[in-house]
This record gives sequence, C-alpha cells and structure tokens, in this order.
Amino acid sequence: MMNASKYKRQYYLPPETCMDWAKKDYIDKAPTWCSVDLRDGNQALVIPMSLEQKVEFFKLLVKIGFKEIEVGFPAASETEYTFLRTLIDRDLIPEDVTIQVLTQAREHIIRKTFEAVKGAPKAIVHVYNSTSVAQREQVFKKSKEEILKIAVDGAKLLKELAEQTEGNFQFEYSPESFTGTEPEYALEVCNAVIDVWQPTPENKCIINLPVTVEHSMPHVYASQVEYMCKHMLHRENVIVSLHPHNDRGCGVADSEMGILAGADRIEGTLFGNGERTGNVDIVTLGMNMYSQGVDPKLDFSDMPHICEVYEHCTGMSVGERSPYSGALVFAAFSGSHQDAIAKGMHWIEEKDPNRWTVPYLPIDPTDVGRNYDADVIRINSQSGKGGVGYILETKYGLNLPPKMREAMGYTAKGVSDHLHKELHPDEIFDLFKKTFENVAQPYSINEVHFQQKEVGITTKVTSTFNGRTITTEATGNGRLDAVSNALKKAYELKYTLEVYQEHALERSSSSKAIAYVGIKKPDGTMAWGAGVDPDIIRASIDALVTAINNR
Ligand SMILES: CC(=O)SCCNC(=O)CCNC(=O)[C@H](O)C(C)(C)COP(=O)(O)OP(=O)(O)OC[C@H]1O[C@@H](n2cnc3c(N)ncnc32)[C@H](O)[C@@H]1OP(=O)(O)O
Ligand SMILES: CC(C)C(=O)C(=O)O
Repeated sequence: MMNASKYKRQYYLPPETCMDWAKKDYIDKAPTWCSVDLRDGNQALVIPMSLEQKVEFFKLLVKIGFKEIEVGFPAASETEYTFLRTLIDRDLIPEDVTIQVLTQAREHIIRKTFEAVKGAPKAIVHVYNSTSVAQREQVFKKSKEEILKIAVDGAKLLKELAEQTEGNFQFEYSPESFTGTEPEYALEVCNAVIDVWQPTPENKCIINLPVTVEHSMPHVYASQVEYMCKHMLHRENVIVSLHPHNDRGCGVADSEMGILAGADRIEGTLFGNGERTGNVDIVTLGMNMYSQGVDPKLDFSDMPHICEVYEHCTGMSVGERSPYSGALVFAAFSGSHQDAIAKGMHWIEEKDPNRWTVPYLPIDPTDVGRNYDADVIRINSQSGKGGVGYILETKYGLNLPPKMREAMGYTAKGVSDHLHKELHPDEIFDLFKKTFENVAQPYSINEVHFQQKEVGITTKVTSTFNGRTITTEATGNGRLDAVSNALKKAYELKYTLEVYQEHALERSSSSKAIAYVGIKKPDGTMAWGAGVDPDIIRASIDALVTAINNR
C-alpha cells in the first residue's frame, strides 16, 4: 500500500520571492557549460569508466565544444587520479579548456586533490559540503555554525594550497543539497566562503547551487536562485552556477528557469547521465536554445556519433525518445503528422528555405546528422497517403496523382496492419510495383497499331484474356482513348477513363517515363495502374491495362 502521509515537502521558500524572471520568455545567450560527465556521470555508472574510456569521452567533450570539464574526483580512486595525471602529463588539455576537479571539504582529500592537479595549465578546484537540514541532522550531526565552519575551513585551505602551488586556479564552492537547505542559511554559508576567497573581476569564483535532489517544482528552485543572486556578496565577481539533478523529471526546467533567474553557468551531462535519475541533460538544454534561434556554443551536428561514443564509454543507452537524440524523436508514423510534414517540407522548399517551420518537427533533423529518408516518415498501420506518397516521391521520384496516393496509402497500411510490422521504404516501393506497375494479368496487350484518321486516331489492338487472343479495332480522340475503346469493345468492359498523368523518371538510369491511369468503375470507385517504359505511349497503355486488371 502506498502511504502519502509519510512524506512532506522538503524544500524551503526564500523569505522573498519576486519572480521577476518569470516575465522573461526565452534565454537569449548560452550559459557557460561545464560537463560533469566524467565525475557525476561516472560516479553513477555500474562500472565506472576505465582510463581509456575516460580519455575517449574527454576528447568527445572537447570536440563538442565544452570549455569547462569536471574530469573527476581525483582523491576517489587510482583510476580517477591516473586519469587526471594522464590528461596533464600527456598534454591532452587544449589551451581553451579548463579542467575541474571535485573534493570534499576535508583536509586530506583537499591536499590529495592539489597533488593530483599539479602542473595543469589551469584548473577549477571545486569544494563542497552538505548544508541541508536532513544532512546536518542525520549525517553530520552538526549545528549550522559547525557546518558553516566546514565550508569556511575548506575554502581557506583551497586558498592556502593554491598560493603554495604553482598554477592557475579558480575556486568553486557548492552548498551540496542546496535544495533541502533554508535559502537564508545557504546564503550565509556561500557569503562566508566568498568572503574568504575575495573574488575579483580577474579571478571570479564560482558558487554552484546544486539541485542535489530535486524536491520542488522548477519555479521554486528558480526563486531560490533569484534570492541567492540578489543577496550574494560581490555578485559581480561571482559566477552563479547550477547543477540540477532530475529526480522529479524537471532538470531541464530547473536549469532554464534558473538561468532566467540569474544563473550564468550550468553543470550537466550528455543525455542526462548521473546520480539516480541523472544530471540535467545538456544536449536537451543546448538544443532547446538552438531551436529558438540561439547559438548554444556546443556542436551537436553529429548526434549519431555522440550517441555512439557515449554508449560505448558509459555502457548506458540513449533512450529512443530522448529529446533531439533518440532514434524515434523525428519519426512520424501517424498519417496526419506525415501529411503535415510532407506539406511543410514542400512549403519551406518553395516559400522560405531559410526558416524552419515544418509542423511536428521542432528542428531540422539534418542539423543533428539525421536524415529525412530513414528517420522521419516511417510507415506502419497508422500511416496515410501523405507519408507513403512522400516516400515514393522523395526517395524513388514517383509523383502519384493525389487520388492514387490515397489508394497506395491504403494498400501499404493494409499490408503493415496484416503483417504487424513497419514497412521500410524499399518494401513500399516493391509493394507499389507489385500492385500498380505493369500488371499484365488477367488482361494483357500483345500488339498495338495506330493510324491517324480525320475522325481521330484509329487503333488495332491484339490482346489476351484467359488464354484467348483477339484483335479489335476502335477509334479515340487520342491514342490512349483509342486503345481503351478497343479493350472495352473486345471484352465489354464498363469504366470511364478519369485520370491520366505522366512524368519522366529522373532517378532511373535509363531514360524511362511513368504514366498513371485512373479508371472509374460503374460503382463510382476508382482503379489505378502505372506503366513504366522508355516509350511514353507504351507506358500509358501498360498503366491502363494495369488499372483494368486492378478493377
Ligand atoms: C552529490 C555528490 O555527488 S557529491 C560527490 C560524491 N562523490 C563521491 O563520493 C565519489 C568519490 N568518493 C569517494 O571515493 C570517497 O567517498 C572518498 C575517497 C572521497 C572518501 O572516502 P571515505 O573517507 O572512506 O568515506 P566517506 O566518503 O564515506 O566519508 C564520510 C565522512 O566524510 C564526511 N564528509 C562527507 N562529505 C563531506 C564533505 N563534502 N565535506 C566534509 N566532510 C564530508 C562525512 O560526514 C563522514 O564523516 P565521518 O567519518 O566523521 O562520519
Ligand atoms: C558536488 C555537488 C555539486 C553535486 O554533485 C550535487 O550536489 O549533486
């Protein structure tokens, strides 16, 4: 049995909430990004990454464009320590990239961290201690003053060791479990740390406000961030950073609202890997900005490769519905979506190729290395004529008459429904050919001769039906009409020739044409056929015979 009375809210509202930030409706510039994949992401894996995997992942992060990368918790393990030394000793850190290392506010751990980071061209040393009510009471069993002292002592030791060590260090402090801490108290602790560090415009410090565990709705967190930003000492010399986790599924919203509320920097991971439900997903955050016309300053143009390296290094997988990156996030199976997408694609092609407005697709899939053919319009029993027509047109160069698209749409849908499977483009093309192209049973044409007469065109048609061959003559106002009349006469067929359309098959290697014919049956329904031949007359006759065979 579930029992909600066991729980109560574990967050604290700031003493004042103005929510000025709520009036802003978009983020106009990218924050400073810091990847914590190699630390928070890594510490959450069943098997943490090996040295080689960490090096490979580090290179990927650099390629994507991260300028700040938390590379680990060097005091944690031999692998963590060796990885950091490998980066430094093998000169793997590009000039414009700053590495970051995490340490608890404990003397021996801080000392070991400084030892590990020796020789780095520059580094952010990130120290943290927990400040929440729950951790003060249950874990540390210390008063507010004692907890504040842990932070201040840690801050002092960082300063002291940095002064003793040759290197270019920036300091970061996190009141860990900030979201379970009274904002006034978190402010007091952060200000005490800032007071020790005395940041300057040339050497700003970072105050990181982690959503260590997500306890509240995002607007509550943003109000806490707003309060901290408003009352922080030396705010102008402090970079306010956020480190949202995703326990309530709102990590992205926390970050976006937190940025609106004044934050300058985001710590997160690719695809939201990290403790429990993960850290905030920087791919989603960056692409959310991108989709509103703001350059995220991160390059996700080869998403399939990024997913591949991520999966290989972490052993995790990118979910099929993971925003912007999942295998299915651009796929449209349902008929009305496909129809709208196909029309939208034509619209931008013809009217405004420089602005992406295609319905149902928040971004152009090709921007992240995906493609229209394989990823977007996919056919199953939920699909319609628009999608099937789009595939036949864009992949195989077949521009079916609108009503014939409908017939082909129902044919494809029926097969998919019956087989209970998705139909791939080649299967759709094969189905089209099998059902609608040059079908020569039960009726077939053996020979056709034309003669131009004053009354129109006269034709002599030799055809076969059920093993019996006959020759008939007829007249028509065109060649196809004449052949149609000859066949009607031969077999007493009842229909009217309603639709005729033709075009060259540009994608075909030989110069062939395709003709489409639609005939109306006595009951008012249509039957369709297509003919493909280098000779357009032959193609149109084959299309007609196919339509007759499909009655
Ligand atoms: C929210 C986060 O993600 S924070 C980052 C968490 N990441 C990790 O912990 C991964 C790496 N950690 C480790 O490998 C180990 O914890 C080590 C090597 C750092 C330390 O190991 P140990 O000292 O053996 O164990 P442990 O971490 O359990 O130590 C707990 C002690 O440190 C204290 N402590 C924990 N965090 C902090 C902190 N940030 N600042 C000061 N003291 C702390 C605890 O109160 C406890 O004190 P006690 O011994 O008096 O009870
Ligand atoms: C160390 C801090 C920033 C952290 O990882 C967290 O609070 O989640």
